[in-house]
Amino acid sequence: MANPAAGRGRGAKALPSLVQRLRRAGHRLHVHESTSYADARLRTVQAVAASQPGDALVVVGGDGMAHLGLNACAGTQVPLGVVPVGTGNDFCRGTGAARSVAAASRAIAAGRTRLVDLAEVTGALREGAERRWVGSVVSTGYDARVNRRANAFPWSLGPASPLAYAGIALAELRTFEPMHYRLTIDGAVRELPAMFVAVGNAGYFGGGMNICPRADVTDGLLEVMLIHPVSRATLLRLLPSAFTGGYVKDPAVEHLRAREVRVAGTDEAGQAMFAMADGEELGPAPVTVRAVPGALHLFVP
Ligand SMILES: Nc1ncnc2c1ncn2[C@@H]1O[C@H](COP(=O)(O)OP(=O)(O)OP(=O)(O)O)[C@@H](O)[C@H]1O
Repeated sequence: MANPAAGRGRGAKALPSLVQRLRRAGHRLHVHESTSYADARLRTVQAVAASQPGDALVVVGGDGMAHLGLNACAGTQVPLGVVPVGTGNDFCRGTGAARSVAAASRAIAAGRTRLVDLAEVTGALREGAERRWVGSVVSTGYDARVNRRANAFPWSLGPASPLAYAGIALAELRTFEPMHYRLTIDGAVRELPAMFVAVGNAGYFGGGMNICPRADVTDGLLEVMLIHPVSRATLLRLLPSAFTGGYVKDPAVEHLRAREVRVAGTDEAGQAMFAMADGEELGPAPVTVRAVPGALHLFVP
C-alpha cells in the first residue's frame, strides 16, 4: 500500500525499485497506490482481513501510513513492513524498523521480523472510534498543541523542516499555560498542573524529537514523561534538548513507567484536552493508554 503523495512525492518515486526488489526476491505482490487517506485505511484493513498465512502488509509512506498499517496488523499474525518516505518517520526511528527505502526493501525481502509492543488507546475517539493502536507517543499537553497546529499549517507555503516546526512551537509557546491533569497511573490517581504528559510506546514524536528517550518497544511498558510547570523561558531552553532526549535531566522533568495510564484534564480555559498520537488527532480526553506486549510483527533490518 503506497501513498504516492508521502514525503512530497518520494512515495511515488520509491515504489518501482521496491516492487522490483521484492519480486526479484520471489515475493508475489498486490500493489495499490492509495487515492486518499480514507482509501488507504480501508484497503489496509481489507488486505489484512483477506490475508492468508505467510502474507504481509507493506506500507510506503510517512508516520500516517505507518499508523494505518499498524492499526490494520495489530494483534494479528500479519507482519508489517514500513518503507519510510515521510518527513518524520518517527515510528521507524523508535521501533528499530529500517530508516531508508533501501534498508526497508532488504529487510522485507529477507523476511526478518521482530515482535514489538504497541499502545492501545481507548476513549470516545474521533469518527466514532472507541479504540486506536499507537506506535509512538500519545501527547495531550504543549506537545499536542504544537502537533495540531503543525498539521493545520499550509506546508505548501514552506518547507516541512525542523526549523519550520520550531517556528510553530515558538508561536504556541507565546500563549501556552500549564494544563490541569488528572492521571490514573496503574490505578493511582494524581492531579497536577503540567506543561505536558507524554505517554510513549516508542520514543519519537514531531519529526525526530526523542521525547520518551528511555522507551523500549519490547519491555511491555509505557514510558511516561511529565514536565511540571516551568516558565516559558525554561520550556524554550528545554526544546532543543528534546531532539536528543537530554531534556530528561532537567529537575522539572519526571519519568515513570506504567502498564496503563488514563489521561484526563482541561486546559487553562477549562476545555477538555485532546490527544494526538503518531501525528494524528485521536480525540478528546479522557483516554486510556495501555501497553500491549508483542502486539505487532514488524520487519526490521
Ligand atoms: N493518495 C494518498 N494516499 C494516502 N494519503 C494521502 C494521499 N494523498 C495525500 N495524502 C495525505 O498524506 C498524509 C499521510 O501521509 P504520510 O504520513 O504517509 O506521509 P507524510 O505526511 O509525507 O509523512 P510524515 O507523516 O512523516 O510527515 C495524510 O495527511 C493524507 O491526507
